Amino acid sequence: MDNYIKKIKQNSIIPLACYDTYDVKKGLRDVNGKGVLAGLTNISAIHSFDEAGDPMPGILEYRAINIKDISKHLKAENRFGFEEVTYLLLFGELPTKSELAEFKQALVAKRQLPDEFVRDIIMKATSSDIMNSMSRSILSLAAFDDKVNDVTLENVLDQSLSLIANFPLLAIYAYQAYNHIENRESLYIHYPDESLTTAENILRLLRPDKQFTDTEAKVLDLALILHMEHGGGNNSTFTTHVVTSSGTDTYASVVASLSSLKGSKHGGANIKVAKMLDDIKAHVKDPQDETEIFDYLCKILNKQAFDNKGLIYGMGHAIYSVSDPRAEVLKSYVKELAAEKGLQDAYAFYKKIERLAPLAIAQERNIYKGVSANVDFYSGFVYQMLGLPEELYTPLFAIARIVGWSAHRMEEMLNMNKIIRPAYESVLTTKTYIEIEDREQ
Ligand SMILES: CC(=O)SCCNC(=O)CCNC(=O)[C@H](O)C(C)(C)COP(=O)(O)OP(=O)(O)OC[C@H]1O[C@@H](n2cnc3c(N)ncnc32)[C@H](O)[C@@H]1OP(=O)(O)O
Ligand SMILES: O=C([O-])CC(=O)C(=O)O
Repeated sequence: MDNYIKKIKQNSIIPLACYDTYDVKKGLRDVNGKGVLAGLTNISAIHSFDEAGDPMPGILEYRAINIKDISKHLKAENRFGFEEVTYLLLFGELPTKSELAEFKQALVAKRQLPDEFVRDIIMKATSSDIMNSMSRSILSLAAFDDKVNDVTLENVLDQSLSLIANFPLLAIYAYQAYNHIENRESLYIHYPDESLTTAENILRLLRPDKQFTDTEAKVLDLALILHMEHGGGNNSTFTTHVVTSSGTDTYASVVASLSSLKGSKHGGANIKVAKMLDDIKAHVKDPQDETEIFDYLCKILNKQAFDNKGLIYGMGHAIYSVSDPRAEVLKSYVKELAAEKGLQDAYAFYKKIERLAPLAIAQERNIYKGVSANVDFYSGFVYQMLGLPEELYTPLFAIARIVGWSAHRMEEMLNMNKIIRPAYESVLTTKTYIEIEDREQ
């Protein structure tokens, strides 16, 4: 094996200078985070640099409406918003009261898995990796769909609504099955309640006694809204565009995006944040000692601690620099929730890491645009305070982001109709084939 690895490295690593020579942008972005322009969208907008090109606090708009406005209004009116924002993202405008009521009914009608799906699919080959279990379930659902390969807009919308409605069931039942079979806990498979919202149903399906408070459900609803959409260029949504452009079916497209999202540099960062915070607490003798914490963060960056990957999870962003607006909104809720749950010390520790980590990263890395907490930094803490298991942190992201993927899939179908196929330049010079007897032994 070592020999193979040596050969792979010898023959696959391209000198860094070549990227400059051919003007290839690593990660398809320049050092300031500006991405190579790959498409146009009406679904959302992200602003992180001002007109002069200087970093500014991040702004995120869903169909041109600032997410801070959306969350402010929902809070002021003490309403759930997941279904309403799903409507906004999919159809491009805010629903009237009657349109919203009709849409909620449509989702409720679709929130149903095929008979025996839980017993025959979800209960088999359980895993702590709920994202992979969900992928298996989605591809199994494809087998139940007579129109799986019909890529008309009508059918893709129908399939997307079914998946949006059923993602909570796929995630939570997969967790319950895993928890029963691998952790030897009791098995709870509750049916969703048609009168409840998506956020309420998630808590109902998860809790043995099906009970939750209104505050808990509203905080979860907000967290879902903040995770629903982030432009066409984020890794999982760009995946949606790429695979949709090949003409593949909705189930395959969603699984591809789900597989991207679970990566620890993307949606999978939220579970890593929770584990990293536990690791820091376990290794720092005095949680008040900022020098000790800073030194430990530097150890993480130097691959000498935690998962030895050199990353401080929940920090930094491909395009935001000064701030990620979603992290700011979540943080305001975290503060309230932590006070309610008596977890002010844990909150204070998060805030300390949030302040010290950018300093450590700036010391140990070349930073051009600045780093700050991203949406994944506080989301895990919110879920922890809601008593949600770590295994579900990234699936919760997926339950929300499938809405953005669906909107982008339809946008790609309607506008592009061209297979995505960028260029890769070969840096090799042509060689001649050598007969096997003539090769060096
Ligand atoms: C929903 C989301 O997907 S939000 C992002 C969730 N991901 C994380 O929280 C994982 C931790 N963060 C990261 O890995 C990065 O910040 C990313 C992947 C999100 C963005 O990375 P980049 O686009 O490379 O960011 P940027 O250009 O600002 O980075 C500059 C340098 O700082 C490093 N850096 C940035 N953030 C971090 C971090 N949190 N920890 C360690 N190093 C970091 C980059 O690796 C890069 O180093 P390099 O020049 O040696 O390649
Ligand atoms: O935009 C990105 O690169 C990652 C991100 O924050 C998201 O997908 O929500």
